[in-house]
Amino acid sequence: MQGRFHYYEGYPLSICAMPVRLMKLLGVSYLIASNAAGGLNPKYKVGDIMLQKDHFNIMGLAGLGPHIGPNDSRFGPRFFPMTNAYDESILNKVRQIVKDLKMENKVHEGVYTCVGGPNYETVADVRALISLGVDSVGMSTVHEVIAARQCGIRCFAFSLITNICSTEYGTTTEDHSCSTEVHSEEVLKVGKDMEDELRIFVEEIVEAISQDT
Ligand SMILES: O=P(O)(O)O[C@H]1O[C@H](CO)[C@@H](O)[C@H]1O
Ligand SMILES: Nc1nc2[nH]cnc2c(=O)[nH]1
Repeated sequence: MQGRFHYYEGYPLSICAMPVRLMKLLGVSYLIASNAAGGLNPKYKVGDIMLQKDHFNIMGLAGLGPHIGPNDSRFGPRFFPMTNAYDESILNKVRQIVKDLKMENKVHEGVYTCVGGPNYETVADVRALISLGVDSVGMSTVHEVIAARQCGIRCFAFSLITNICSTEYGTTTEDHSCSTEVHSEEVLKVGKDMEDELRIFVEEIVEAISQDT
């Protein structure tokens, strides 16, 4: 997909996840999802990659999801597990690719969460997410992976850490912005700067997965 639907654009999560269900109807069996995300784990640096070992579904705990409402059994059962949301055998292949591409110094494994957005987090939000065991925060992916798992698609996802979320209140600068603020220009620039490296990374993953099929 080129881009995706986001909840903050006003779409319900069922529409945000609709492309995944379309993929299912087209016969897709693997989902590789990527996202731009803020780094919460103090070890992370801008430009690092976080392989998603898991996600923390804050919106789901608040009663929002792509599967709320009547269940369409073409897309899986009403109730389904999420303990193996991120496929361990794909992760193992990716771990090997990370070694082969000598990317170990910039690749981590962690927990992602999706918030509603579109504002970025307050310092209090960031501190709370860290205390909940979350390593990266964005505004997508979780509902896509939920829809994929419901219909049996195997998932791999990673975050590009485009900015570091601040745990400290900054000082206000002369133009009335704040020294620790994140801006979308920064997020987009890091994404652009990493485009070639990430394309090679994803191509390797597709190649490794396709050997299985
Ligand atoms: O998750 P993706 O779509 O990669 O983008 C992330 O970056 C944007 C905010 O900068 C939000 O859309 C957030 O979800
Ligand atoms: N919620 C959220 N989404 C992001 N997308 C890119 N960076 C961020 C961030 O810091 N927070």
